[in-house]
Amino acid sequence: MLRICKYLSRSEIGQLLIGLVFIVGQIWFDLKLPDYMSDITRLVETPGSNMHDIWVAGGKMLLISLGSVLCAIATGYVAARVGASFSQRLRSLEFRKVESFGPAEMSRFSTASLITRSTNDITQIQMFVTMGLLLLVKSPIMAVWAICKIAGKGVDWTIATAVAVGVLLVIIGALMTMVVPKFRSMQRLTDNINLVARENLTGLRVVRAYNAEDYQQTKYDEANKELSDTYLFTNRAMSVMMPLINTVMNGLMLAIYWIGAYLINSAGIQDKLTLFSNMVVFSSYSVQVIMSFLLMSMVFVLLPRADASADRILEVLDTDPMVADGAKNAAGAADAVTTATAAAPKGTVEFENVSFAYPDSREAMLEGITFSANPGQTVAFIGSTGSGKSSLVNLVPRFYDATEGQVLVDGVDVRNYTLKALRDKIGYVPQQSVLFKGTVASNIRYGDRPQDSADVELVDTSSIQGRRREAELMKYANDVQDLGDEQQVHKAAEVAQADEFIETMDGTYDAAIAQGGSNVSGGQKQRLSIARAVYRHPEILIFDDSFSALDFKTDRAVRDELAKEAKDSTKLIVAQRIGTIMDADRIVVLDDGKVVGQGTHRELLENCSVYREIAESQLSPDELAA
Ligand SMILES: Nc1ncnc2c1ncn2[C@@H]1O[C@H](COP(=O)(O)OP(=O)(O)OP(=O)(O)O)[C@@H](O)[C@H]1O
Repeated sequence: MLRICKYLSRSEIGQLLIGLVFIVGQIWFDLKLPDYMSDITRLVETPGSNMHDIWVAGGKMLLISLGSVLCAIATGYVAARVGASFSQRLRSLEFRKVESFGPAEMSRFSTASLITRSTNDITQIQMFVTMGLLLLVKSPIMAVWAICKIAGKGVDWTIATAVAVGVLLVIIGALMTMVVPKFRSMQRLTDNINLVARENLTGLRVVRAYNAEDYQQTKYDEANKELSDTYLFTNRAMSVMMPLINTVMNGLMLAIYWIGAYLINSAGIQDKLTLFSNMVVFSSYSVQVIMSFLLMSMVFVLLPRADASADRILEVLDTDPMVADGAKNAAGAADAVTTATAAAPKGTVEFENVSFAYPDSREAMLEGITFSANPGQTVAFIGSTGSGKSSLVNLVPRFYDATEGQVLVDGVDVRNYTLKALRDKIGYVPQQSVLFKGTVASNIRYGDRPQDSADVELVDTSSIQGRRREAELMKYANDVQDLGDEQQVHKAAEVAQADEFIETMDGTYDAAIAQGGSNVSGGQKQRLSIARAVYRHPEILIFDDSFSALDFKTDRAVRDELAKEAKDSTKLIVAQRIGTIMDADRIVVLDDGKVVGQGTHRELLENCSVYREIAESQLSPDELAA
C-alpha cells in the first residue's frame, strides 16, 4: 500500500497535510468537550452556583461542537478531493501502461483482470484514501490523546479501561485473522466473475446457437456463488464486531460507574464532588478511547482490500512490456533511423534469417525466414492453416519480436525504431476486423497522425491549474478529431470499395458505428478496416487475411484500386485464396513455419509442390494453364 503512495502528487501530499491539521483540530475539539462537561457538573453540584456560568460553559460546548463539525467537513472535503484525483491518475497510468502492452502481456494478465484492476481495484484505493487514510491517522492520535487526558485521574478506572482495550484488541485480532484472507481473495473472485460474464456476452450468439445457456448459467452461478459466499462470510464476521464493541463499551461504562460508586462512597465529604466530576470526565474520555479503537477496526476492514488492490495495480504498472521502445534499447537509435532512412528507399521490408517462438512456447514457430520486399511491391504469404503467416507479418509492427535474426524496415532493425515511428510507417489490417464506437468517418480516420506527439501529457488534476490544463487538452483532442480531411476519407473508402454501402447508410459518413462494429456486416467491417489503413498513406500496408470476407468481385476491385492508389506502398498480403495473391510480385509459401518456396505464381507452379497443391485445389485446369 505504501509503495502506491509514490504516485501521489505534491499537491495531493500538501492537501493531505492540510487534512491532517483539520483532523488534529477535530480531535482537539472532541477532547475539549469533557472538560466543559466536568465544569457544568461541578457547577450544578455546587450549591449557590451562578446560572450564568452554566450557560457560558454550555455555550462554549456548543461552539466547540461546531468547531468539530466544521473540521470534520473540511477533512472530508480534502480527502474526497485527494481520493478522486489520485484514483483518476492511477486509472490514467494504468490505461497508458495497458496500451503499451503487447499480446504477451495481455495473455499474462487477461482482459477481464485488467478491467477489474482499472475499475474495482482503483475504487478500493479511492475508498481507502477518502476514508481509511484519515481514520488511520485519526484513531491513534485520538487514542493517545484521550489516554493522556485520563492518565492520573484514577488507577482503578485506568485498569478497567486497559482491560476493555485488551478485550477489544483480542476481538478485533480474532476477526481480522478470519476475514483478511477472504478480503484478499475477493478481488480474484471479482476477476473471475468478470471473465465469465465477458465470455458469455462476447460469445452470446454461439451460446444461443448451441443452446448453451444452461452451461453458461452454471458457470456463472459457480463464480457468483463463490463471490457471494465470501461476501457473506466477511459481512457475517464483521456484523458481530459492532455489537461486541458496544458491549465492551457499555461494560466499561458500567465498570467506571461501579468503581466510581465505591470510591465516592468511601471518600470523605469534601472529595465526593471531585470524584464525581472525575468519573463523568473519565467516562467521556474512555468512550473516546474505545471509539478510536473502533475507528482503527474500520481501517482494518478497508486496509486489506486496498492493500491487495494496490499490489494488483502495481503489478500492472511495474510490468515492462517485452516489446520496448527502440530509443530506450539502443543509444542513438534516432540517429541510426535518420541515417538509414536516407540510405534505404522508403517502404523496404527485409527478413534476415528470422526465427520466432511465442513467449509461452519453447519450440520455434517460424524458422530461418528470409525474404525482402521493395517499395511498391506486393509480397504475399500463403500456406496451410497454422503455418505461421500471421505470426510472420506480426513481426513487422513489432507485436512480437523475432527471437533470432533481424526484421528490417527501410534498412533499420525494427527494434531500433521508437514504436510510434515504426507504426507511423505501417497501415495494418488485422485478421479479425475491429471497429470502434463512433461514426464511419471517425473509424476511417482513426489513429494518431505522424506529426502528433507520442504521449498525451498526464496532468495533475489535484490542482486548479492541472484541471484547467486538462480541459484545454480535452478541447484540443475533440477539435483534432473533427479535423480529418473529408476528401481523403472518401478516397480511402472508394479504394476499399466501401463507398457504395456507406452512401446507403443513414447519415452516410456520419452514420453511427456501434461498439465492435456490430451494426455492419463482416465484409463491410473488413472494407472499413482496409479504408482505415489506406487513409494513412503508409509506407507499408499489411493485410492479414483481410480479403477473406469479400466476394471475388470486390476482392479484385480492392486489389486493382490498391495497385493504383497505393502504388508506392509496399504491400504484405496474407491470404488463403490463390486468386487474391496470384498477381503479387513475390509469393512466399510457408509450411510449418518454414519457407518452402518463393517466387511468382508461374515460378511456384513449376517448382513448389506445396503451392501447386494449393493452386490445384482452388483453380480449374484452365485457370492453372492460363
Ligand atoms: N499467441 C499465441 N501463443 C502461442 N501460440 C500461438 C499464438 N498465436 C498463434 N500461435 C500458434 O502459432 C501457429 C501459427 O499461427 P498463425 O496464426 O501464425 O498461423 P496462420 O498461418 O496465420 O493460420 P491461419 O491461416 O489459420 O490464420 C499456430 O500453430 C498457433 O497455434
